Amino acid sequence: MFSGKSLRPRRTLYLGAALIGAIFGLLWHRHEFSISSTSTGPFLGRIFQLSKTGIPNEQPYRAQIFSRDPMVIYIRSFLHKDEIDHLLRLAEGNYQQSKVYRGFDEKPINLEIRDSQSAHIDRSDPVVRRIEKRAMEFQGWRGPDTVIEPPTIQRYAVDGFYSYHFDWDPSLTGEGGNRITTFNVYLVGDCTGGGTNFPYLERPNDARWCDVIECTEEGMDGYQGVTFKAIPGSAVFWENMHPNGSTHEGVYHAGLPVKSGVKVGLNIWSWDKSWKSPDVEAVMG
Ligand SMILES: O=C(O)CCC(=O)C(=O)O
Ligand SMILES: [Fe+2]
Repeated sequence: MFSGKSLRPRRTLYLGAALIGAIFGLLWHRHEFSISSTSTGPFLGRIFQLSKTGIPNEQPYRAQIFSRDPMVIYIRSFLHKDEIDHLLRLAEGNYQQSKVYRGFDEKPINLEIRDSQSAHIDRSDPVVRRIEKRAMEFQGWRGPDTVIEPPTIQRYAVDGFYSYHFDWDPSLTGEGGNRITTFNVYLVGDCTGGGTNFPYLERPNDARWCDVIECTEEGMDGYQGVTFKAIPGSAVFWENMHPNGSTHEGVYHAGLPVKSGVKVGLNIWSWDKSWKSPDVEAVMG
């Protein structure tokens, strides 16, 4: 079956296929980045459609498990620099004083809890859609009941902060679902202070993390646990629930006060409409 004779024609075939692949790849690459809006025919036109923002469609991010319980994954280069610029442009003019979530209907401004500006961004924008898709794929889609919430951008000026909280809603136990995952993405980190602190996370026993988390006493500034630095393009992803669906207290976190400069972040939250607290499920049988 594997005689030399029958291999030779296949080798020619492979070589031919590789050559065609290489030429096609080159064309694709060139057009991804440089195609203009001139008429390109249906096929190249489609390639142009996919990349008309000029930003590459795929972003080569690098994900690493930071903690297994709770599940926290650090993602370097989750966003391309051009995507960040684009998001910031979309948000410009839409910022309003951030409100504090207190159940579905009540969202007061409370400067004791949170002082930042929030902006909703247009979800029909192709870059926003691509980022939402990236987030969905990253977490493994999770079926039709899991949806991405409208993404919001938060901007913190000097003294801006968001005090300790959970992203999941403790008042929900059954109907309506809950927020099951968070991507806390940094867009601008031209600041001192302003890290994201998780008091109950354990600092890894490995200095290679020190480029993205505070490792010195001065950097920790008296806070406990782990503080992620605001590094533009990076994301901290975490699961808000234990694998059995119960809410996880280990993901308590805060946006620490900005001491100088500006910090801007993007929240990508996922809501599972069919989530139910396992305690409630146990009681109801
Ligand atoms: O700004 C941060 O570092 C945290 C933001 C946050 O926790 C939130 O918006 O829910
Ligand atoms: Fe949060």
